[in-house]
Amino acid sequence: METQMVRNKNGQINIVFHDKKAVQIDRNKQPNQMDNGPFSHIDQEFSSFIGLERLKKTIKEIYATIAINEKRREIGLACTKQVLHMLFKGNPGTGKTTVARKLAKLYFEMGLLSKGHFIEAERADLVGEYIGQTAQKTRSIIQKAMGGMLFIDEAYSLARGGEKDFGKEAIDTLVKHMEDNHNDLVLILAGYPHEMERFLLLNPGLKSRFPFILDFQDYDVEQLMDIAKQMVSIREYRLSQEAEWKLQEHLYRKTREGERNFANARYVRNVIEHSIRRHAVRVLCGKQYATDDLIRLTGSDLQLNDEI
Ligand SMILES: Nc1ncnc2c1ncn2[C@@H]1O[C@H](COP(=O)(O)OP(=O)(O)OP(=O)(O)O)[C@@H](O)[C@H]1O
Repeated sequence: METQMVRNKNGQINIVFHDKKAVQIDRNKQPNQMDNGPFSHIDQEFSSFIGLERLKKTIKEIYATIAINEKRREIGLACTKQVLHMLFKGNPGTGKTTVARKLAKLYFEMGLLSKGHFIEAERADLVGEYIGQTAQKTRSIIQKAMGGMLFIDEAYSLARGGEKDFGKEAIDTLVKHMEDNHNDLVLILAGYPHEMERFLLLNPGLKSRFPFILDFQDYDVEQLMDIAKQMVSIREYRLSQEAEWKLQEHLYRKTREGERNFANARYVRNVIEHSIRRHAVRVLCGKQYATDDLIRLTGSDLQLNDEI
């Protein structure tokens, strides 16, 4: 059965089946043209992400399930409500936060969230210092996030102090609300892989409440180079051949070292942004204002040391 996401005159998203009968699932603010196959909008939204193929596949599965559920509901067949809470495991800079933001927008466009806003929280936002304060703080964050996505980074820090710590209360409050409000709130717990594994082991009840556990792998050098080129091109710069080789060689060394805190795509972003500042100084001092000078980042603009 073929489906498509299309926008109607009122700006609402419809899922259209091959018989052209539309099932309306959404509200007014809508994405760009989506008329080339059922997944073209998802492909478009995630096109700027290098790699992450497994994640893109999962999103398509969620979308397809919802579309087909609508079709089934129409003819009176049983439909299961999709629970969308997720666990994201990945090293620094592997795209967890950026992907979560994008998902919040997409879920809103798909009609799964009523507002689609994104709230990022960490331990200090949820855990209080005296009895009763934690449940209050956590509830207030949940209230803020209703209709959207609540993203808790370094989620294991909630379990830091063990049973006696107020963090435990924050976890219990979150669990209670995620069950009660799963229709209009998506909770994502994120963090580094090893710590997340330990966190789940210590809180065995949690894992089963998150139907989606996504691993964000470290990027390889080829992907990091693609990310670098994309970042440069979005900013309307270009890496010279020499700069490319220099960066590539440096990334091979960095990734080979297997440094635990290597910040993947964020590291690359910092290198590029730093190079743009160095380029500006060089060009200004040299008074070289031809278009190519203003665009081209050379090897000397790239300062590749461990301070970045
Ligand atoms: N697959 C990707 N393609 C393009 N850019 C990416 C990709 N993954 C990450 N980035 C970029 O890298 C930067 C860091 O990403 P992000 O903050 O989402 O990582 P993170 O996993 O949340 O890191 P941390 O766990 O340290 O908070 C952002 O600028 C993001 O746009």
